[in-house]
Amino acid sequence: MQQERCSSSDRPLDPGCLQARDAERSADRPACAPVDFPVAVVLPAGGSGERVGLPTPKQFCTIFNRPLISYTIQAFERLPWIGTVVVVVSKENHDLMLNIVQKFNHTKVNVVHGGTTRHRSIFNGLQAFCSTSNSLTPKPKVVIIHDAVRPFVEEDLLLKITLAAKEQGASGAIRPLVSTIIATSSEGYLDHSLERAKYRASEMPQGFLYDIIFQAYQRCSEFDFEFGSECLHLALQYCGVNAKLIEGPPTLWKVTYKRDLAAAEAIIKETLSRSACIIAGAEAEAAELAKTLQKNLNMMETDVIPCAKESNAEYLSKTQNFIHLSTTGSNFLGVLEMVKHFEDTDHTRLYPVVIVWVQLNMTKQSVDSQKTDELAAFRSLASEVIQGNVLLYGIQIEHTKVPEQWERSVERLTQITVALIRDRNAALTGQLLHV
Ligand SMILES: Nc1ccn([C@@H]2O[C@H](COP(=O)(O)OP(=O)(O)OP(=O)(O)O)[C@@H](O)[C@H]2O)c(=O)n1
Ligand SMILES: O=C(CO)[C@H](O)[C@H](O)COP(=O)(O)O
Repeated sequence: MQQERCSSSDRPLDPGCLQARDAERSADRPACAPVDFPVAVVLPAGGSGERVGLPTPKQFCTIFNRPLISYTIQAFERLPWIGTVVVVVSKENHDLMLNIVQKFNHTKVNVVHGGTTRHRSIFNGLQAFCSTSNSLTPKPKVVIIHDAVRPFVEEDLLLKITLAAKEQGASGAIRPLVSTIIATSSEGYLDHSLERAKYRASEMPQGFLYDIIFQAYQRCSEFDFEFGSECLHLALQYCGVNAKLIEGPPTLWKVTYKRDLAAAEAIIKETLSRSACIIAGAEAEAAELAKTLQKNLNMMETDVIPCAKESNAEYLSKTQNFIHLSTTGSNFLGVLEMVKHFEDTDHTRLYPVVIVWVQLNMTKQSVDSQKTDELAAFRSLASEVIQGNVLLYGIQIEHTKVPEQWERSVERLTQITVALIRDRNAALTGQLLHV
């Protein structure tokens, strides 16, 4: 079947196009001018998430024990050219936000209080830069405004938005419309419909010369503050600035309904399972198995290394997934060594690490009591390391010299390993599976 090409027409893109498009982008990324002026960010996070319908506001809902807002902050904080990130939260969530900042070691964040509407919260965020007494929030040249509940924003787009804002005064991300926009009469009948190809959905991030957007908010009406939903409109209406519009990827969407939280989790899982490191151990049979596994795991980027020693730190830091091979009789020393390395390097602070411990059984079945002891020790280790954000799973595979049987076993081992890495299911840690 021929693969559909991604296009930038008015039609919505298939989410499947995303990876191909991203790869294209980074391959021929435009040589952007460096950002040599101060850039800051305002993340409005003062809403209550009524449409999600959960007791916790959506920005504080967790994915892998980490609140959504922390993912969004990280998307900005990792960029060296971005200075302060002002996070706007309601008064009652102030302490919760400070705890998140501390727990996930966010170093660029300044927390301020929000207002009763999104526009009021954003204006409060912008005012944080007016305080001459706060050296943490110097006035930027360009300010990026981005909803706290849009966690997937890439550097490419942020650069384009920032540079266009500096040039033009305002810029914003857009997407093709999924549905046609229609106007209804007061009696609930169709009045007229808009020509879909002419319109776009306005998304975030948006960028502004700080002075422009600040002035627009100073001039705008109570009606705008109460009912407005578009910062670009304020820049146009109150400062006469026509924003430059830039098409963004489908992952820019805003978490609005409960199902969006599940979609966000799926994207994070997919991203986390793109690579793995296989630790082969010293035995020849394990090294052979490592090679076959690497071949089978062709949808992932994999490295094979002999052991998890410090000299292999570069490989260990590249991924969140590890397949640790060992042969009968060996204990979990290698696994412990890795966990220690992760603790020392803070590797598990933002995302959980998966370790699939694969024990290659070379001998005849061990006696039942031995197996029970081993399982108990493995479970206890798994429940210990999960505290440090390490998900430990075990698979035992019986070695056989019968080629077809061995092939089938390794195929099964691959499938289970991929499923464990993709699902990152905390409830399955400490299980010792058999193939
Ligand atoms: N008074 C408000 C209202 C909204 N926001 C923020 O604006 C962003 C986008 O708004 P929206 O999706 O509407 O969030 P909520 O208002 O929380 O959701 P809902 O409308 O479903 O209640 C969110 O990050 C939200 O926290 C804010 O900072 N202050
Ligand atoms: O896309 C946006 C602005 O262009 C905003 O995210 C959107 O308008 C927020 O609106 P609401 O709070 O009603 O969901």
